Amino acid sequence: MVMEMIFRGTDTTALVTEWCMAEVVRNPAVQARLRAEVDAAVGGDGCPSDGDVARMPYLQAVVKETLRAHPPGPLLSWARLATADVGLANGMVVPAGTTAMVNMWAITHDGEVWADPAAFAPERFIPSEGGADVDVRGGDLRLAPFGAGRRVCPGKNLGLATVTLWVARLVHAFDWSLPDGSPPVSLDEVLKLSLEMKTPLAAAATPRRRRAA
Ligand code: HEM
Repeated sequence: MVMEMIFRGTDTTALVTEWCMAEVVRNPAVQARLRAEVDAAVGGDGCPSDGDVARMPYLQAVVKETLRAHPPGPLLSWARLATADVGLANGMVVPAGTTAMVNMWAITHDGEVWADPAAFAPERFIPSEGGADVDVRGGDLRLAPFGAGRRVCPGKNLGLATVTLWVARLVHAFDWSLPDGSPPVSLDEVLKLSLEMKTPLAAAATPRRRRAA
Protein backbone atom coordinates (compact mmCIF):
# COMPACT_ATOMS: atom_id res chain seq x y z
CA MET A 1 0.00 0.00 0.00
CA VAL A 2 2.76 2.44 1.00
CA MET A 3 4.81 1.46 -2.06
CA GLU A 4 1.80 2.13 -4.27
CA MET A 5 1.26 5.57 -2.70
CA ILE A 6 4.92 6.47 -3.24
CA PHE A 7 5.02 5.00 -6.73
CA ARG A 8 1.84 6.73 -7.93
CA GLY A 9 1.82 9.85 -5.78
CA THR A 10 5.29 11.39 -5.90
CA ASP A 11 6.23 12.03 -9.53
CA THR A 12 2.67 13.08 -10.44
CA THR A 13 2.50 15.67 -7.65
CA ALA A 14 6.01 16.97 -8.35
CA LEU A 15 5.39 17.16 -12.10
CA VAL A 16 2.13 19.10 -11.78
CA THR A 17 3.96 21.57 -9.53
CA GLU A 18 6.80 21.89 -12.05
CA TRP A 19 4.40 22.42 -14.99
CA CYS A 20 2.45 24.95 -12.95
CA MET A 21 5.56 26.94 -12.06
CA ALA A 22 6.66 26.78 -15.70
CA GLU A 23 3.40 28.49 -16.69
CA VAL A 24 3.82 31.01 -13.85
CA VAL A 25 7.28 31.92 -15.15
CA ARG A 26 6.05 32.10 -18.77
CA ASN A 27 3.01 34.21 -17.95
CA PRO A 28 3.88 37.29 -15.86
CA ALA A 29 0.23 38.42 -15.79
CA VAL A 30 -0.79 35.08 -14.28
CA GLN A 31 2.01 35.35 -11.71
CA ALA A 32 0.98 38.92 -10.78
CA ARG A 33 -2.68 38.03 -10.30
CA LEU A 34 -1.80 34.90 -8.37
CA ARG A 35 0.55 36.80 -6.06
CA ALA A 36 -2.04 39.53 -5.43
CA GLU A 37 -4.57 36.88 -4.44
CA VAL A 38 -2.14 35.01 -2.19
CA ASP A 39 -0.92 38.22 -0.54
CA ALA A 40 -4.48 39.40 0.08
CA ALA A 41 -5.42 36.07 1.68
CA VAL A 42 -2.25 35.66 3.76
CA GLY A 43 -0.98 39.19 4.30
CA GLY A 44 2.34 40.34 5.75
CA ASP A 45 5.00 37.76 6.37
CA GLY A 46 2.60 34.89 7.08
CA CYS A 47 2.90 31.55 5.31
CA PRO A 48 -0.05 30.23 3.25
CA SER A 49 -1.92 27.38 4.94
CA ASP A 50 -4.47 24.87 3.66
CA GLY A 51 -7.17 27.09 5.14
CA ASP A 52 -5.90 30.09 3.16
CA VAL A 53 -5.84 28.31 -0.20
CA ALA A 54 -9.51 27.43 0.16
CA ARG A 55 -10.09 31.19 -0.23
CA MET A 56 -8.02 31.49 -3.41
CA PRO A 57 -10.22 30.80 -6.47
CA TYR A 58 -7.64 32.08 -8.95
CA LEU A 59 -4.96 29.75 -7.54
CA GLN A 60 -7.34 26.83 -7.85
CA ALA A 61 -8.09 27.87 -11.43
CA VAL A 62 -4.36 28.03 -12.20
CA VAL A 63 -3.91 24.47 -10.91
CA LYS A 64 -6.91 23.25 -12.93
CA GLU A 65 -5.58 24.94 -16.06
CA THR A 66 -2.20 23.27 -15.45
CA LEU A 67 -3.92 19.88 -15.20
CA ARG A 68 -5.78 20.63 -18.44
CA ALA A 69 -2.74 21.82 -20.38
CA HIS A 70 -0.32 19.25 -18.96
CA PRO A 71 -2.17 16.21 -17.57
CA PRO A 72 0.59 14.08 -15.99
CA GLY A 73 -1.28 10.89 -16.85
CA PRO A 74 -2.29 11.69 -20.43
CA LEU A 75 -3.49 8.15 -21.05
CA LEU A 76 -4.80 7.65 -17.49
CA SER A 77 -3.89 4.05 -16.63
CA TRP A 78 -2.56 3.40 -20.14
CA ALA A 79 -4.78 0.42 -21.03
CA ARG A 80 -7.84 -1.47 -19.87
CA LEU A 81 -9.16 -4.83 -21.06
CA ALA A 82 -12.91 -5.10 -21.63
CA THR A 83 -13.95 -8.34 -19.94
CA ALA A 84 -17.47 -8.16 -21.42
CA ASP A 85 -19.19 -6.30 -24.26
CA VAL A 86 -19.70 -2.69 -23.14
CA GLY A 87 -22.42 -0.51 -24.69
CA LEU A 88 -21.58 3.21 -24.82
CA ALA A 89 -24.08 6.06 -24.58
CA ASN A 90 -23.53 6.89 -28.26
CA GLY A 91 -24.59 3.39 -29.35
CA MET A 92 -21.10 2.05 -29.99
CA VAL A 93 -20.14 -1.29 -28.49
CA VAL A 94 -16.67 -2.13 -27.17
CA PRO A 95 -16.45 -5.91 -27.66
CA ALA A 96 -15.15 -8.18 -24.92
CA GLY A 97 -11.40 -8.70 -25.23
CA THR A 98 -10.72 -5.17 -26.54
CA THR A 99 -7.80 -3.25 -25.07
CA ALA A 100 -9.02 0.32 -24.64
CA MET A 101 -7.16 3.51 -23.74
CA VAL A 102 -8.57 6.89 -22.73
CA ASN A 103 -6.59 9.73 -24.30
CA MET A 104 -7.25 12.45 -21.73
CA TRP A 105 -4.60 14.67 -23.34
CA ALA A 106 -6.56 14.66 -26.61
CA ILE A 107 -9.76 15.62 -24.79
CA THR A 108 -8.13 18.46 -22.88
CA HIS A 109 -6.61 19.82 -26.11
CA ASP A 110 -9.72 19.41 -28.25
CA GLY A 111 -10.94 22.77 -29.57
CA GLU A 112 -14.52 21.51 -29.56
CA VAL A 113 -14.28 20.85 -25.83
CA TRP A 114 -12.05 23.74 -24.74
CA ALA A 115 -11.95 27.05 -26.64
CA ASP A 116 -8.44 28.09 -27.67
CA PRO A 117 -6.86 25.00 -26.04
CA ALA A 118 -3.28 26.13 -26.67
CA ALA A 119 -3.75 29.22 -24.49
CA PHE A 120 -2.96 29.08 -20.77
CA ALA A 121 -6.11 30.77 -19.47
CA PRO A 122 -7.03 30.04 -15.84
CA GLU A 123 -10.11 32.28 -16.23
CA ARG A 124 -11.79 29.46 -18.14
CA PHE A 125 -12.32 27.87 -14.72
CA ILE A 126 -13.73 30.94 -12.96
CA PRO A 127 -17.53 30.88 -13.29
CA SER A 128 -17.94 34.56 -12.30
CA GLU A 129 -15.79 35.45 -15.33
CA GLY A 130 -17.72 33.23 -17.74
CA GLY A 131 -15.64 30.14 -17.07
CA ALA A 132 -16.75 26.57 -16.44
CA ASP A 133 -17.39 25.16 -12.97
CA VAL A 134 -15.46 21.92 -13.39
CA ASP A 135 -14.84 19.25 -10.76
CA VAL A 136 -11.48 17.80 -11.80
CA ARG A 137 -11.80 14.83 -9.44
CA GLY A 138 -13.70 12.63 -11.86
CA GLY A 139 -17.07 14.38 -11.96
CA ASP A 140 -16.63 15.94 -15.41
CA LEU A 141 -15.12 14.01 -18.30
CA ARG A 142 -14.05 17.20 -20.10
CA LEU A 143 -11.20 17.30 -17.58
CA ALA A 144 -10.55 14.15 -15.57
CA PRO A 145 -6.77 14.18 -14.92
CA PHE A 146 -7.24 11.74 -12.03
CA GLY A 147 -9.40 9.37 -14.05
CA ALA A 148 -13.01 8.64 -13.10
CA GLY A 149 -15.16 5.82 -11.82
CA ARG A 150 -14.10 2.72 -9.94
CA ARG A 151 -10.37 3.12 -10.58
CA VAL A 152 -10.20 6.88 -10.08
CA CYS A 153 -7.00 8.07 -8.37
CA PRO A 154 -7.39 7.48 -4.63
CA GLY A 155 -4.81 10.23 -3.93
CA LYS A 156 -6.66 12.94 -5.88
CA ASN A 157 -7.52 15.10 -2.86
CA LEU A 158 -4.03 14.78 -1.40
CA GLY A 159 -2.43 15.50 -4.78
CA LEU A 160 -4.57 18.58 -5.40
CA ALA A 161 -4.10 19.92 -1.87
CA THR A 162 -0.32 19.41 -2.05
CA VAL A 163 0.18 21.09 -5.43
CA THR A 164 -2.10 23.99 -4.51
CA LEU A 165 -0.34 24.65 -1.21
CA TRP A 166 3.14 24.34 -2.73
CA VAL A 167 2.35 26.79 -5.52
CA ALA A 168 0.81 29.26 -3.04
CA ARG A 169 3.93 29.13 -0.88
CA LEU A 170 6.36 29.35 -3.80
CA VAL A 171 4.58 32.39 -5.26
CA HIS A 172 4.21 34.03 -1.85
CA ALA A 173 7.87 33.66 -0.92
CA PHE A 174 9.62 34.32 -4.25
CA ASP A 175 9.44 36.31 -7.45
CA TRP A 176 9.86 33.85 -10.31
CA SER A 177 11.65 34.71 -13.55
CA LEU A 178 13.93 33.31 -16.20
CA PRO A 179 17.61 33.23 -15.23
CA ASP A 180 19.61 35.93 -17.10
CA GLY A 181 20.44 34.85 -20.63
CA SER A 182 18.46 31.62 -20.56
CA PRO A 183 16.15 30.65 -23.44
CA PRO A 184 12.38 30.91 -23.01
CA VAL A 185 10.68 28.14 -21.06
CA SER A 186 10.05 25.20 -23.38
CA LEU A 187 6.74 23.39 -23.01
CA ASP A 188 7.96 20.39 -25.01
CA GLU A 189 6.75 17.17 -23.43
CA VAL A 190 8.21 13.71 -23.05
CA LEU A 191 6.07 10.76 -22.02
CA LYS A 192 7.81 8.50 -19.54
CA LEU A 193 5.88 6.94 -16.68
CA SER A 194 4.16 10.36 -16.52
CA LEU A 195 4.17 13.35 -18.87
CA GLU A 196 7.35 15.28 -18.04
CA MET A 197 8.91 18.52 -19.23
CA LYS A 198 11.42 17.56 -21.92
CA THR A 199 13.65 20.40 -20.68
CA PRO A 200 13.28 20.59 -16.90
CA LEU A 201 12.29 24.02 -15.64
CA ALA A 202 15.19 26.31 -14.73
CA ALA A 203 13.96 29.46 -12.99
CA ALA A 204 15.38 32.23 -10.82
CA ALA A 205 13.68 32.57 -7.43
CA THR A 206 14.19 35.98 -5.82
CA PRO A 207 13.12 36.18 -2.14
CA ARG A 208 10.40 38.81 -1.71
CA ARG A 209 10.92 39.73 1.90
CA ARG A 210 13.22 39.05 4.81
CA ARG A 211 11.72 37.87 8.02
CA ALA A 212 13.00 39.40 11.24
CA ALA A 213 15.63 37.14 12.81
C1 HEM B 1 -1.68 15.70 -8.83
C2 HEM B 1 -1.31 14.46 -8.50
C3 HEM B 1 -1.87 13.19 -9.11
C4 HEM B 1 -2.37 12.94 -10.37
C5 HEM B 1 -2.50 13.91 -11.52
C6 HEM B 1 -2.76 11.54 -10.39
C7 HEM B 1 -3.32 10.89 -11.49
C8 HEM B 1 -3.71 9.57 -11.50
C9 HEM B 1 -4.31 8.90 -12.62
C10 HEM B 1 -4.60 9.54 -13.98
C11 HEM B 1 -4.56 7.62 -12.27
C12 HEM B 1 -5.20 6.53 -13.15
C13 HEM B 1 -6.72 6.63 -13.00
C14 HEM B 1 -7.48 5.81 -14.00
O1 HEM B 1 -6.90 4.94 -14.62
O2 HEM B 1 -8.70 6.02 -14.19
C15 HEM B 1 -4.09 7.46 -10.90
C16 HEM B 1 -4.14 6.27 -10.20
C17 HEM B 1 -3.64 6.09 -8.93
N1 HEM B 1 -3.13 7.08 -8.11
FE1 HEM B 1 -2.91 9.06 -8.58
N2 HEM B 1 -2.50 10.98 -9.16
C18 HEM B 1 -1.97 11.95 -8.36
C19 HEM B 1 -1.58 11.81 -7.04
C20 HEM B 1 -1.65 10.65 -6.30
C21 HEM B 1 -1.30 10.51 -4.90
C22 HEM B 1 -0.82 11.69 -4.03
C23 HEM B 1 -1.46 9.20 -4.57
C24 HEM B 1 -1.25 8.48 -3.25
C25 HEM B 1 -0.90 9.08 -2.14
C26 HEM B 1 -1.93 8.51 -5.76
C27 HEM B 1 -2.21 7.16 -5.82
C28 HEM B 1 -2.75 6.50 -6.92
C29 HEM B 1 -3.02 5.07 -6.97
C30 HEM B 1 -2.74 4.07 -5.86
C31 HEM B 1 -3.59 4.82 -8.22
C32 HEM B 1 -4.06 3.46 -8.78
C33 HEM B 1 -5.54 3.31 -8.52
C34 HEM B 1 -6.13 2.02 -9.12
O3 HEM B 1 -5.56 1.50 -10.07
O4 HEM B 1 -7.18 1.56 -8.63
N3 HEM B 1 -2.05 9.42 -6.78
N4 HEM B 1 -3.60 8.66 -10.45
